[in-house]
Amino acid sequence: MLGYFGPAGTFTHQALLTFSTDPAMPFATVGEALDAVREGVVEAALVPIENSVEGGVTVTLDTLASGRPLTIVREVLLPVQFNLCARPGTRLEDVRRVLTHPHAAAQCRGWMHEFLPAARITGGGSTAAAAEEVSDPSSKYDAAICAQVAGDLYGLEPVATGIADNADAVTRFVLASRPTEPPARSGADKTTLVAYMRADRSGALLEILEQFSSRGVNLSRIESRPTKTGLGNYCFSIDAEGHLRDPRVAEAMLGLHRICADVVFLGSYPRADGVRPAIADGFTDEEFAAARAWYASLIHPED
Ligand SMILES: O=C(O)C(=O)C[C@]1(C(=O)O)C=C[C@@H](O)C=C1
Repeated sequence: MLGYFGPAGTFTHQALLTFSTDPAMPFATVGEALDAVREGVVEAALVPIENSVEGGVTVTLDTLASGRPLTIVREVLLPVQFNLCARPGTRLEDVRRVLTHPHAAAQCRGWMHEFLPAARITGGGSTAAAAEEVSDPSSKYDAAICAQVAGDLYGLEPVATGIADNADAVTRFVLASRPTEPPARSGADKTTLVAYMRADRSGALLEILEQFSSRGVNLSRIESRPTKTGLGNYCFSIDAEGHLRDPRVAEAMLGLHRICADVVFLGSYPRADGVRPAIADGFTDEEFAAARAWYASLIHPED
């Protein structure tokens, strides 16, 4: 069974329904969903990782970067639109306290400032958990910022629709499973990894970037995250174009192992937008296999 950041009605749930309608298990936090994968409670879990307006979902980046390794096997892109939903009969001018997910609050900041400047916004578990909470007549919250489906599911009515400051926002979700063989190379793939920098090395970030640029591998995301071991200690969460079985990606990974304190491979999987890298690899299956074996012998030298 698959798990997801829930409850039912979250954007994550909608993203899950785009590829699976089998019964799935909701979790109240991203951390609980990923821990359930690590503990074998669910096979894999879908969690949000990146939003086109608000950037990285830090709890997801940090939970994937530390602890027992997980492998991303799929990504999903979902356009996100927000409504202000309340118990039936509530008018806009009655709304004083609003509950939602912090990412949703950030994406509706301008609208809230213009139309409900006096309202207090609280960031809670998820947009659907906010809708569920608001549906309780004794709740201290008057409204939730959530998806239309969450409002409908928990018996709320929209007080205002389409309240996002950017109508074209998209959130990216990843399906993380226990360590497994990456899905086969599709030709339009992405590789996610975390590189732990050597703190005492000058030009360390430049060297990390060079591993990719010198081999013509484009990066679609790079963000620094504190390693939580002390001020100034950072790692880089990176999405690179291509598959671990592409020789240029395998070589970039090998290069990273040589210069970084640690490298965590988090998976190679088909890109949801199907975009192929600008530089196509003209390598044979044998060359792919060799690149893969080379990388495998480096990260599992005993095998
Ligand atoms: O709360 C939800 O519904 C989620 O799925 C989480 C989440 C996020 O973390 O970014 C997903 C999409 C929206 O951008 C707002 C919230």
